[in-house]
Amino acid sequence: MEVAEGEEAIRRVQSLTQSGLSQVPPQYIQPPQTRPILPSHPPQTQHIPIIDLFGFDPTHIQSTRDSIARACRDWGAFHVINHGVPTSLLHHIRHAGLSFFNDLSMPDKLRYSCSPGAAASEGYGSRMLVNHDDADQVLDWRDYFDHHTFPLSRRNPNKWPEFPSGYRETVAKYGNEMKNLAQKLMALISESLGLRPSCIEDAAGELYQNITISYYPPCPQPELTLGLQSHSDMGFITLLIQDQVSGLQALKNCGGDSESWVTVEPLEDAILVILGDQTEIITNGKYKSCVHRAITNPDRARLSVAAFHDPAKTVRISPASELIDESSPAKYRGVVYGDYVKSWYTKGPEGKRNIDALLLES
Ligand SMILES: O=C(O)CCC(=O)C(=O)O
Ligand SMILES: [Fe+2]
Repeated sequence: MEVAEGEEAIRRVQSLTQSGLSQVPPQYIQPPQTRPILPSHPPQTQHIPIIDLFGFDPTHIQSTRDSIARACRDWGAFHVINHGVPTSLLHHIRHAGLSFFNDLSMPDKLRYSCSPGAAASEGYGSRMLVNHDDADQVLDWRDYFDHHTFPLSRRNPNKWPEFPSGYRETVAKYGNEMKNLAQKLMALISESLGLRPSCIEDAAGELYQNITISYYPPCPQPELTLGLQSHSDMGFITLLIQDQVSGLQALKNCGGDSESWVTVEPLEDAILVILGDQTEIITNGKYKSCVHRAITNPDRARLSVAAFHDPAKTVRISPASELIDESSPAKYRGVVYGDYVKSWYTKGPEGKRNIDALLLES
């Protein structure tokens, strides 16, 4: 399909910043209630937990499970170290992504444009939601490249950039490693609640994986914008790495009196695990998905790589029967995952509105 280059180029945030503007266009200005309060110094006192996986050494597994249970209950997100993924691969994928955004011309990048009207369509894009005509929709200060990596029947590296060299091989390898790690973590998360290790993965039907490389150009007015609006991820778990530029924030105590945004400082070679809404449903709310957002800064572009692990669109996700009894009734209605995704992309995430819509009266 031919790309209407002039029109498309305007929609890429990077092309806006390259034109040297000093004020953000009105579509990117957040309403006062969602504008970020930029982190001030001295540094914050709360930090996302760091869990040492000891390369999945069986002698440490019980204490690892306990730490995971605590982190899932308190945060819905945690860093893992000694995760077994070669650190060279983490460097290679960040380098490949950065090189695509920085070294290719805009027309070359636009050859990979995702289709504008479809949700989570593969390729180069800027808009997360599908209702393009909604004049009230505030846009994110972000461009991205989304890759479909699992099941293998969805994987077509010809749709991915050819430059820099090795890009396609790196994404494929990265997808494989992340799937492997996600499976081990989903097993530990299941076991940490006394469920059989395959409980979450079995519920997936077939495990789907998308890899999204996000690029946040420097923003002249970070106090008015968000790189990515507040949301929780839709699926089971997201594995995320970032570069050295901070910007990711997690909402601690979501909905409570002490609710606050905590910056997830980049931690060299660690991988951030973020629980998604389907994990909250399966665990009947024992573990909560983590609401997070990205803020911008005026000086440096920021890059992150997210590997999303989701159920098949056709499966129905509901609370695990093992976690339900008379004293602990089901909190969520079951939902066909495809319907959940559709609603998310049309209505928008707005914090937790999509999962809240499934809450049963207690
Ligand atoms: O860029 C980040 O750090 C966050 C990305 C993210 O939350 C997402 O793509 O869902
Ligand atoms: Fe996210």
